[in-house]
Amino acid sequence: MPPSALSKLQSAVTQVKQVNVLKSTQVEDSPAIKVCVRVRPFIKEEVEGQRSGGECKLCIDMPSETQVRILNFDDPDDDSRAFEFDRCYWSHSKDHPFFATQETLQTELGEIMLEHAMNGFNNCIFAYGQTGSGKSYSVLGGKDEERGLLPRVVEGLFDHFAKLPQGATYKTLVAFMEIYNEQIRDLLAPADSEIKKLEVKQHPVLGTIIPGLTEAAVASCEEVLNLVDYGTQMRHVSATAMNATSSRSHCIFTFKTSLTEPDQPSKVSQTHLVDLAGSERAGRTKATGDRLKEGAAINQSLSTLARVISELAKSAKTKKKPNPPFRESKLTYILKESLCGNSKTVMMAAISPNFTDYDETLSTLKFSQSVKQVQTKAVQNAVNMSSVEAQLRAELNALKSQLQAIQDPQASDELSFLKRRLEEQEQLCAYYGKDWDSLLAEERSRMDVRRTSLHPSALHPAAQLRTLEKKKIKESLSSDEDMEEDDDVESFTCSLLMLGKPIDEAPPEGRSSFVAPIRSSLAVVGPMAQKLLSQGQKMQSELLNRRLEELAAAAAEAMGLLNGAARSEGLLSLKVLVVADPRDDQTFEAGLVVQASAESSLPSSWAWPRQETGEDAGKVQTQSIDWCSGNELKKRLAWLKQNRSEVSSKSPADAWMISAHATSGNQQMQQLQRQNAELERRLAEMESRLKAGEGGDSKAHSVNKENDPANLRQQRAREAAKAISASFETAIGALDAAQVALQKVEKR
Ligand SMILES: Nc1ncnc2c1ncn2[C@@H]1O[C@H](COP(=O)(O)OP(=O)(O)OP(=O)(O)O)[C@@H](O)[C@H]1O
Repeated sequence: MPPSALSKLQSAVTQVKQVNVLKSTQVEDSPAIKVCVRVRPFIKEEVEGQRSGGECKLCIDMPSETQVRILNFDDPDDDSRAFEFDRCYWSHSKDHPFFATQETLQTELGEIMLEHAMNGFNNCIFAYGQTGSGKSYSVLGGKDEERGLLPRVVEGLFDHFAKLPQGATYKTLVAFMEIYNEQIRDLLAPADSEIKKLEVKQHPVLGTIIPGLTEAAVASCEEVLNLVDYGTQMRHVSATAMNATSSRSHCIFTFKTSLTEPDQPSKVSQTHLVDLAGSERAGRTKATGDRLKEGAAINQSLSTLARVISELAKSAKTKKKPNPPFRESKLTYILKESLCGNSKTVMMAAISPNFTDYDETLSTLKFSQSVKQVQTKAVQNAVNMSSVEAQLRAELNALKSQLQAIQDPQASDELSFLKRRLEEQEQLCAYYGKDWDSLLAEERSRMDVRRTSLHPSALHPAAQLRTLEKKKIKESLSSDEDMEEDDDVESFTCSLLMLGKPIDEAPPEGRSSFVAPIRSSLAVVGPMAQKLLSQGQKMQSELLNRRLEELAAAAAEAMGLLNGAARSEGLLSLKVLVVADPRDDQTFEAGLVVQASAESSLPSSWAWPRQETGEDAGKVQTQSIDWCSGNELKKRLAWLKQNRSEVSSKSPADAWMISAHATSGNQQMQQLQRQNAELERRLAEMESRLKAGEGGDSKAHSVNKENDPANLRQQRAREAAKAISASFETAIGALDAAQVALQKVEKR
């Protein structure tokens, strides 16, 4: 940017800053980052040997609530090392005097964070440690008593709001993002929305911002927890899509609150809860020197965090102005304020108790020690909210006049820079200009979009695999229209539906599962699904129950059509049910399938389980004749509605199977069948014309064979017939290939 424009821009920014009403009414005395350590119990994987070869040797000791020691069994000369921290939490065994539960953390850390937030102080807690050391357990936790800090703090927040005096108002915005390989991903964006490239920016009025990141307006604890659920699932989505695992991405949950009590300026605050990627990747230990490079490549953020901390710690000792490389990674840029600016910050170092993790634990403790020296400058944020909007508008106007002032046609870089800023600024103004109720309403409708936008194929690798397989088959059939992708949606939908509702049909005798040999309806629901249920996937089960209701209505309509009064033969019943295999604890696939049963025997290649009528053949029996997916049911219903006359004389079961054949299979095959019929018709026509030609022109034929027009016509007709016959053969070949491919699909 040319210096003239730069200086104009700077002066505009300064003007804006001059009207900045952010006041520091209370400044804390350079509080250092508070560092806590938590040691987890031995976990199943350690006890069973997957994680540590079965070796469980406790190498951590906690002589006091502020001291932790690590023991080196390999080197008797290496004295045990002791570290002093602000607080040490022993969660390894319940019989220890300093045993700490999730509740302990909430009382000692969560409630203090809440108090800070309510008083207008920014907060941050970040969990640091190697993979599997207990970071997510502390931040997110599990169910009920195992709930981590995040849900507990959110609950506390809304409890606090409920107790506010009359006339007080509050507003809360939440954001949830993850960073993997230096890409920021918005975990609250609807799953099918366009993926935006998110960048961290410094704004003269608002400080650190990420334009485009969803900041959801929320009014209740439940709304926040739904968003956390959604974001957590999106994290799995991105983990699959990006080939990452949660231990290699950082997850940042942020809530901003604004609390206004009568006749007082609003107290605004921002709280970050951060679950960092597994620190072993940063490879800062001597023992893992080679991993240093890998760590930097895989997780630039974490290695930059280490350098930032080291620089800040050094400057705390030397009292020299630090120059930490905040901008070198997204994580440190986002957390800049939390690491050395306006924030009360806590680091939670999670450590493994096991000697096999000695190196990583020692490294975590050393790093935590250096963090203890870092100081922040927490300031109480008392703000006049309407003036924030005014400042934003002033900034917008300043930018507009900057833009108008650029006359130089060569200054295209400068122009595009200012235009981009202007655009962002306009968005910010529009956002901050909105009233709270419309923000809340917008957010609620976005929540509905989120509910329906979770694409299951992205949620589970097994489902993804199926999609890939389908894609391959699709390619082999070279058809664009065939095999709708939403089959996956359905099978996923069903699996979770299963969570909310018991299977309403017992498996056939001698089997512990149903297996429906129809495409895309094979369904398995294992303990993994049960586990999801226990974790309370409320949002999905609502969605899934809706899907069940929708399909049950379609089944009722189809039955009404098929079992109409005019029919005399056995009635057909359609039942929507979940097919499950409770034995399988690995696979997590499921299907909501429609079972068709008829009152008379009907041999069908589609029928399963095939039940022979045997001795009772004379009696009216209900027999399962067909299974199909919910999507197939809908297609068949639509077909039946349009083709009533075609099936009016058939039995309900026959009519059902006709609709099945009419709508099933791939469209390419149907197209080929249509082409074949057309070719057959044309071939027959040609043959009859040929015959007619041969008879009628026989006289002329003998007179002048070569030039006779009738002879020429015949000749051309023969050639055409040959060509048609050849293409007919090709079509038959293609039809065969398509049938083979279809059979493969059906087998799957
Ligand atoms: N304090 C604790 N009490 C009981 N179980 C714990 C505790 N801390 C961790 N665990 C268990 O240890 C296992 C690993 O914990 P967690 O997933 O939180 O590790 P992590 O550090 O977040 O791992 P990653 O970096 O891979 O995400 C989990 O099964 C968790 O339930």
